[in-house]
Amino acid sequence: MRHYRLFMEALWRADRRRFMVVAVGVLATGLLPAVLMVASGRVIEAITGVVTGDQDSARRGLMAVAWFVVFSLLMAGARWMTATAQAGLSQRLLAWVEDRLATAVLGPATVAHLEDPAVMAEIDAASEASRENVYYWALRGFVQSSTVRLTGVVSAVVLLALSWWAPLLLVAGYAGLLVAYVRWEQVSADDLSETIATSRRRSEYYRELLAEPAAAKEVRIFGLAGWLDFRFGSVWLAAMEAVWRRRGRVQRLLTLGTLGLVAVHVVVVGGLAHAALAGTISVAAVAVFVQAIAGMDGLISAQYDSLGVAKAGTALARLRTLSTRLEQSSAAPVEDADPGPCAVELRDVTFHYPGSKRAILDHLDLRVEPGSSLAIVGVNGAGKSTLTKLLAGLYRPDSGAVLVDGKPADPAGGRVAAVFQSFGRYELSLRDNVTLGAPGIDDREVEKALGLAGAARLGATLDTPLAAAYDGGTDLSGGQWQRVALARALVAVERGAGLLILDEPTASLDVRAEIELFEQFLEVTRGVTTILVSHRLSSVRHADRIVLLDGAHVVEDGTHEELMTAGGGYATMFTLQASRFAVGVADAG
Ligand SMILES: Nc1ncnc2c1ncn2[C@@H]1O[C@H](COP(=O)(O)OP(=O)(O)OP(=O)(O)O)[C@@H](O)[C@H]1O
Repeated sequence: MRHYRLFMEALWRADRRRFMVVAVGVLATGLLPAVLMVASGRVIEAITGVVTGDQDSARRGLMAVAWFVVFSLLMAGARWMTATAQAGLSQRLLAWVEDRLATAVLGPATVAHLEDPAVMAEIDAASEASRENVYYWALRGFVQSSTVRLTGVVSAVVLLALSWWAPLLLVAGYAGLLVAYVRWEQVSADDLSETIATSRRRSEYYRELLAEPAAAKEVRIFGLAGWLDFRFGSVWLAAMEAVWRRRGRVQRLLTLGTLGLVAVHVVVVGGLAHAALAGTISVAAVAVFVQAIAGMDGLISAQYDSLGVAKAGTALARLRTLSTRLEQSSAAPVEDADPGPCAVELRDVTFHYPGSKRAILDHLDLRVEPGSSLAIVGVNGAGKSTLTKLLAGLYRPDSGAVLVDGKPADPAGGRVAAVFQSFGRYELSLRDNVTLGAPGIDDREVEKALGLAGAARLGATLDTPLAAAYDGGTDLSGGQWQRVALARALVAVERGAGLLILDEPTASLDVRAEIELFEQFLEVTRGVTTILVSHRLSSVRHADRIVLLDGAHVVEDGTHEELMTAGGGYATMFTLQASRFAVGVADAG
């Protein structure tokens, strides 16, 4: 019942007007068959009268035929009206669901929820329901099942004219089978249930790795196809086996229910035949009652259709849980920020990733003066990227505060521009890939930013789609993509971002290109608070200040010269890199 309630509520909210039209259509198409049954009885009665020579029967027969035609036309009209409104309503429902899902997922300012397995399971279940057209089938099923169910009820009323026990017996038979079907529905809805959602998501991931281009190269080189196929199959089977076992049990119950229903039909039809042979009811009445017995089948055949409603209801329930869960962490409205470079401060910040016990940052204090540049260095996994994501407001600290201009860091505040390690490679035009950083800028500004980022000669016009799969599209090399991402960050800075975060922004560039780029970049970004993460210490040395991150703490802090003089970890790393580079150059020579 909860599924029905949720489904009705969603339909109502998606499109009230069409919902009402469908409801009226269902009422009409569900009730009219009973009227047609009675009208057909009248026609047969008149025909029998004509055969037996009753003079008045022909006139009554004509009237009955006229009524029959009128009701049949009404029925056809109601069907047409329902089908048309239903098509529109199912589209509106899908749009409403998608909208709710997008609102829920985009609500929180941070991205931590996208790494929470429980949230991801809910997002997946809701998206899968849309992909599999669950809502379309549910509405179709709902309309059909409500119509035939209504016909079933009015048929039972018609059958009361035969005897009080005939409809009661049939209702009892249908009720028995209904119980079995309801159990069946519940078991089928388990396909989407929380218990197996995680395993399904995992198996889906293996399937994607097998089928999608992203992993295609490594799948071939490492010969992973067989292994992935096996993992996909075994995870999926493990998830589904429990569901199949439950289905097996319910199938036995269904068989029992079906046999019971056959038995009550034998009794009722036997009773009808007995009355007809005994002459206690007319041929016309037999015809009406036979139709009524068949019409009562709607009480159970409807169950096949309402399976879809159960699935949609489950998906809607999960969508509701998701919305409630994410509402609690939704972003506060963005306030107007002051222009100019940002002051950045981490105050006693401790941070763990969701579900992990390891503190990536542990009671960390750090202050960056407005307009200055800070480089963060450290070994792999030291927490440099994590620190930048906290500064961007994409994660919230477990304790302490990350403040940008004295307010908690907020990615939606319009003050942060960033090039992260996993920056976006959008399958859009070159222009769009840049203007996403500052919507509304003109082509001159786009070209200027591309020039500054060293991306003036990509072999693409501003209109070229950056994806080979599109007409006239092209793909870029890793370094070229990085330059486009830099151009995007640059336009955001031009448009007022006061904090620029660059996490390995030049990792894919060759050494010469990197040096050239940094020279230009530092010029352009002068006056903007810049946080730079890089393993290339030759680039880092130009920053106003450098911190070395190790063991969740800042262990060294100063200018390049100060850190070199101190002779600590930074100096060792720098000397090592410089000597390696010298050896590399000598070898090349
Ligand atoms: N989304 C995540 N969920 C859980 N743990 C994570 C996540 N991202 C990073 N980590 C862990 O946090 C630690 C710090 O990662 P981070 O990416 O900040 O390091 P880093 O210093 O930037 O490393 P690198 O130099 O390799 O880029 C790593 O041990 C990593 O395993």
